[in-house]
Amino acid sequence: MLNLREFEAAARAVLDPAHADYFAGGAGDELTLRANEEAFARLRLLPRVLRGGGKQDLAVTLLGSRAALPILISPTAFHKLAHPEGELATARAAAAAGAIMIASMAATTSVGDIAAAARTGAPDGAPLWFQLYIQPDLEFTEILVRRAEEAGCEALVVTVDSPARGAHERDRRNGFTDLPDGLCCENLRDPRTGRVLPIVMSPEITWWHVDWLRRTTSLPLVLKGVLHPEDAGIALRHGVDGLLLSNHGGRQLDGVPATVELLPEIVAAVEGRIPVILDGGVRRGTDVAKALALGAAAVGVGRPVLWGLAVDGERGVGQVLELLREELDHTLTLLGVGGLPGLTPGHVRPAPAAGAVPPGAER
Ligand SMILES: Cc1cc2nc3c(=O)[nH]c(=O)nc-3n(C[C@H](O)[C@H](O)[C@H](O)COP(=O)(O)O)c2cc1C
Ligand SMILES: O=C(O)C(=O)c1ccccc1
Repeated sequence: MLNLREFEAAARAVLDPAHADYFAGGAGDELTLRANEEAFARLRLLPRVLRGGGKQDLAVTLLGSRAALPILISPTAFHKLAHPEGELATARAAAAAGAIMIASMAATTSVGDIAAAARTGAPDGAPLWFQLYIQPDLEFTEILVRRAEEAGCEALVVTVDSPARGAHERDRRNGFTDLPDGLCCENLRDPRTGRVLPIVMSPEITWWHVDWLRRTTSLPLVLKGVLHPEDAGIALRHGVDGLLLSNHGGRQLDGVPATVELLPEIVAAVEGRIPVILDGGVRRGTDVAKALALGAAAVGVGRPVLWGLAVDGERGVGQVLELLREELDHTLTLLGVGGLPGLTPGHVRPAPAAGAVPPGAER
């Protein structure tokens, strides 16, 4: 497999078509889904020459978590739909690569078991973060937080773009509504009753709940899904430790901008006080370089990990991460940049609008 595109095609070939559509799909007309990748394609890279350099160091520390590369595994639900080993395979591959994995609250494996698998992938521990939808039942939300803490998770990623579930027409067309028998969201098991609760996406969640969470845990808090620069400012005032700039891979509100289009404004709004991580449409090492040049501290990948998992379990996820790492390394070398801190906004510029005539060429 030469690149992530080939993984995408190979994954579709092995997956149940309804599951392939569940992974691939976006909300509504899928405008935002397409926009994420298109926006990367509209950015050009501008290299510097004759600057020397050597081996690239791709390591980053994010909120105290040390990673070997600036590429995180964004949280995605239901890894056992892609491969029988599910999140365990993903966690082992992430740990072996030194990548931070964000375990989804909607995982088909408990966060404790995911953490144990991450330890087998890297004995001295690989960083695991936990993604949370704040549940209106705060007692249950606190149970989830304690489980993530006890598993050794190093940060909580609170998804705030889901006051309601996104409308995925592919799923409705395919009649995909529930997990097959034998699979469930293990993190949603309620110790008070022994039952698995449904995930509630509630429009009643507010900044008050973020304050409550801030008081409830000492883990770093990352808000996932802030898109408006004013909300980035509000997040700072509520003591949030990081932002994951995301439109949920085009699966929530259709019609919102591509994340990389919003990146400069969000980076400006946080004034360097907290790291901004970006996800959505990252498919190449050049995409990673573009996002980092525009001020992202790191990027996340969602679907590509599911493609790797579907194609070849732990090995497939490992190959997806290795392709991205190798491409990023090569891109930095060709850009004449000696390391991640050398990437600057000057390395990126917009492509001319379609049909534009270059200056001096008009007649
Ligand atoms: C199949 C699927 C399931 C997802 N599940 C979750 C989830 O449980 N929690 C969450 O915060 N985001 C979820 N996301 C969004 C991802 O975290 C991420 O924002 C998105 O996939 C990034 O875009 P990319 O797939 O283009 O890399 C999901 C995305 C996909 C494709
Ligand atoms: O499909 C999704 O995008 C998603 O975020 C999700 C959340 C909870 C359960 C299943 C999927």
